Amino acid sequence: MFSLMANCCSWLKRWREPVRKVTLVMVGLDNAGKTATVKGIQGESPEDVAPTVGFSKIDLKQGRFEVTIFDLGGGKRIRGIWKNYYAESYGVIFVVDSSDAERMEETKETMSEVLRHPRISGKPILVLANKQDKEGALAEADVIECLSLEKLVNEHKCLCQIEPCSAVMGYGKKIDKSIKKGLYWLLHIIAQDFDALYERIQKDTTEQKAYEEQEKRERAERVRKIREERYFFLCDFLFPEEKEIV
Ligand SMILES: Nc1nc2c(ncn2[C@@H]2O[C@H](COP(=O)(O)OP(=O)(O)OP(=O)(O)O)[C@@H](O)[C@H]2O)c(=O)[nH]1
Ligand SMILES: [Mg+2]
Repeated sequence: MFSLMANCCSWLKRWREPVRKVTLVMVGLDNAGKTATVKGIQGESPEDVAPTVGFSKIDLKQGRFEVTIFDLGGGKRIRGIWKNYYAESYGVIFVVDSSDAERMEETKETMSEVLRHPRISGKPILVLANKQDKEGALAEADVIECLSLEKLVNEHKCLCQIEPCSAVMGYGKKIDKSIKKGLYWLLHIIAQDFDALYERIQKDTTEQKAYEEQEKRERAERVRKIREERYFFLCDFLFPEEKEIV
């Protein structure tokens, strides 16, 4: 009887919680398994994924959360676009290829760059130590050590959880439980600090939009000037005598 009442109370509590829209950014080196992971979360087979050129946007419902995940391409030349998604993100999912010990230093530098960004510092981060199914994959403790994870997250005041997992182990309901657990942790940490994060995101996105608008105006002005110069150059060339009269 008591447990029935407790269940009713917790259901009522959850029912009264507002639906929250949360945007997350998913980053990590190329080949880490980001796209395979989001496909699994979406209920699609993670097999046959191709490298992401640019980004893909995934919308899903997770309990009382409407989640948008930006799965960003991890190739060295694409990483420059990551910062464009930081302002609107409530948290980070950083995917690591645990089987690639040779790229741990690059992973560490990349993660450090992400966490030190002023639009990310202080936001929660879920680290997925992926590809645990592969022989020789680094265990959770080794990944923590290789990335100096504790130092890194403390330095940038980011709450962090690491989950060793495999994105190809299953998908949909059969997805690796660690991925589910990690996502659940991230969303609940965000919910706990939702108002402060929401305010920060409003401020950062407004600033970013203003900056982008300014950039657009400056670009248009540069194009206008080039066209004008070309036009006068052409006039000088076609009607040199008119110039002399003036
Ligand atoms: N064995 C194993 N292979 C995986 C796992 N996750 C991803 N892969 C494979 O790793 C390769 C890269 O996976 P992607 O999901 O495309 O990697 P990504 O991080 O999205 O890469 P970019 O889009 O280039 O940034 C693919 O061949 C996947 O099938 C895993 O957990 N275990
Ligand atoms: Mg990808």
